[in-house]
Amino acid sequence: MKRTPHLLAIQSHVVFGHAGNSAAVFPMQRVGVNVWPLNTVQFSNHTQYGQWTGEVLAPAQIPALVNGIATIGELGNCDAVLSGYLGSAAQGRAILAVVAQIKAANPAALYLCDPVMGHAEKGCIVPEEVSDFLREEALAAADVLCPNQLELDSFCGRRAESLDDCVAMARSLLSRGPKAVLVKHLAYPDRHANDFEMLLVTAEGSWHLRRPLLAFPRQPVGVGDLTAGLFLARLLLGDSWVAAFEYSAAAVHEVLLETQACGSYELELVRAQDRIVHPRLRFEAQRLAF
Ligand SMILES: Nc1ncnc2c1ncn2[C@@H]1O[C@H](COP(=O)(O)OP(=O)(O)O)[C@@H](O)[C@H]1O
Ligand SMILES: Cc1ncc(COP(=O)(O)O)c(C=O)c1O
Ligand SMILES: [Mg+2]
Repeated sequence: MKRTPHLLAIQSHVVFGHAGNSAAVFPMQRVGVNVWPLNTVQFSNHTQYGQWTGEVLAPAQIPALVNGIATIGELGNCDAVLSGYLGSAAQGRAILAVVAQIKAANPAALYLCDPVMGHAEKGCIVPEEVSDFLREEALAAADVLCPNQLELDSFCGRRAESLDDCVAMARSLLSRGPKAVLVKHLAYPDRHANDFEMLLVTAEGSWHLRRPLLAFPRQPVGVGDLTAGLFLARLLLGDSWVAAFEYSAAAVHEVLLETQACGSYELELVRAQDRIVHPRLRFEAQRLAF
């Protein structure tokens, strides 16, 4: 019997609604991965409501919790670490130490970094020091990086001018650490108005994917967290880079269709759970020549 993969997921938890681990853990479990959620913050709700209560986890808790797992002899069973929304740069440094510890216990373990940098206009609030940490320290340690456009621009120190330029920028990151860069949402000048575009760049090539852009009165939050989590889950289950890319786009689209149909602001993960596992549509990734 094939072994079930184990994944340590270090990101935010919200009591109400879906962002961070609260968007990704259930879907990752539903597709067949054992998830070890470690919550960087516990907030009442995501920050795009403009107000929230709750606390940031003390950074020392990150090694403390992982050492607890090492003590019971389970750390070598960890196949991957995912990091997302961070409450402080110190938490980020603690995560990089944990990644090194896990790779020592299991050299095949992967580290996927979703570099959540925040977006003041959208109300995604992340401390500024976290962005510096992601640019200066996390990039070099990541095996897989999943930025959105704003984050890709921030890593490269400039705005993308075209699709070719996005590819060149993502490709430039490959020489700085990651083996694969998944841009979860492309936003460059003169792009198609009706499409939601994504990009995957690895040493083997570049792939571009379009799915329909859906209209929402308020953009749902947690979509990036869901995308990164499902992409990593499927990699661990044995998918190729491109298969995991196509799958994550299709599964996230199913969740967004359900969310739109319900007129909900929060992702309808529970209602969409069967279609997360078996998406009805397939969006084929097109290989780019450059
Ligand atoms: N098919 C879609 N149609 C419309 N909006 C979408 C679609 N897929 C994702 N979105 C929205 O696009 C945005 C992507 O956000 P972005 O900042 O680029 O990445 P992230 O989700 O990592 O923050 C989110 O607001 C999400 O709700
Ligand atoms: C607590 C928390 N976690 C995670 C996120 C990231 O969500 P997304 O997947 O939309 O990037 C946000 C965004 O506002 C947030 O407030
Ligand atoms: Mg994000």
